[in-house]
Amino acid sequence: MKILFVVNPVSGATSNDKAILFIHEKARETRTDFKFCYTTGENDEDVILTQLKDYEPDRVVACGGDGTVQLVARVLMGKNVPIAILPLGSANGLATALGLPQGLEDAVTLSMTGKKVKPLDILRFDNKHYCTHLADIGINARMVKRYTEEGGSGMIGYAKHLVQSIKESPLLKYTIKTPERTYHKEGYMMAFANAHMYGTGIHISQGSVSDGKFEICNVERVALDDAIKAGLTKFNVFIDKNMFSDVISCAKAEITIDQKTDFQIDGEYMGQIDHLHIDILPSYLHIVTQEDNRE
Ligand SMILES: Nc1ncnc2c1ncn2[C@@H]1O[C@H](COP(=O)(O)OP(=O)(O)OP(=O)(O)O)[C@@H](O)[C@H]1O
Repeated sequence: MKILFVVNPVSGATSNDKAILFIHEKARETRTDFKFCYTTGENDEDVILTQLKDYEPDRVVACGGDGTVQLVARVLMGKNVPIAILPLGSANGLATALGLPQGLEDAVTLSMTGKKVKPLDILRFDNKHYCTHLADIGINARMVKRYTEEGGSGMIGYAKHLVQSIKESPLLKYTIKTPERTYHKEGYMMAFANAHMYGTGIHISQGSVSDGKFEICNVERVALDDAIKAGLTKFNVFIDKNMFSDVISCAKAEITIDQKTDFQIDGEYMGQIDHLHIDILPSYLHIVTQEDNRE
């Protein structure tokens, strides 16, 4: 077995040294051939692609947050090499939704030796942007923008960005066209979900990452006080279970918004948009999960 580890050295709040140590130990124990490829934030896709061709790994482990998972997923799409996740990010949305182990040692072991591989759908925006976990427009995307531009940490940083994002996010009017019907809705944010929950554990829908569908979830109202009280992780504005009660499940949709609004994919800020074409690429990738995965 040959494993390529794609490591984002700046992901998460703490150092990745312990994870690297576990990988060395596990590789020695299981006599696994492995190689590290560190991301730089620039040109990473090409570098990984070259590694794939030269090293020919049997699997690639994305070591980082959702941004790193998405990067590796983009490179592996349509290829016969499975992806595994070693969640080292600050949110780890897809890993959480898949119920991957939280403990570092267990997570390293599964990523290297896990045998069960399940299909993973990929969400595609405007035929060019890909998403493994979740994208959204409105309040949360505004938060991602603020964090990207201004940084911040802890409860004070979180509360500041949250309050500002809510203040700065106007009521949006959207038209959602699916092959089945057209909807007219209003809200402060809308999520496009491949998985069934946010990385914070907030449940969105009954959807699964391998059902060939995605969910469009409209948030009509935001309870600011509750959001601040509940906010322990930086992107957790979603505390009210009923916030995600307005859900459309589909395989394709066209969204038109009455004004330009912030847009983020898998925690990466994408700029402002007022129109989106979304479709799903069913089972486009294979992902390593636990034997008893029931996501
Ligand atoms: N060496 C590097 N230096 C600076 N930025 C990097 C480097 N490698 C990757 N990046 C950037 O890191 C981002 C992806 O981060 P990732 O999602 O893996 O971690 P995170 O933000 O801590 O976790 P999460 O998305 O779960 O909150 C991308 O924007 C990418 O360009």
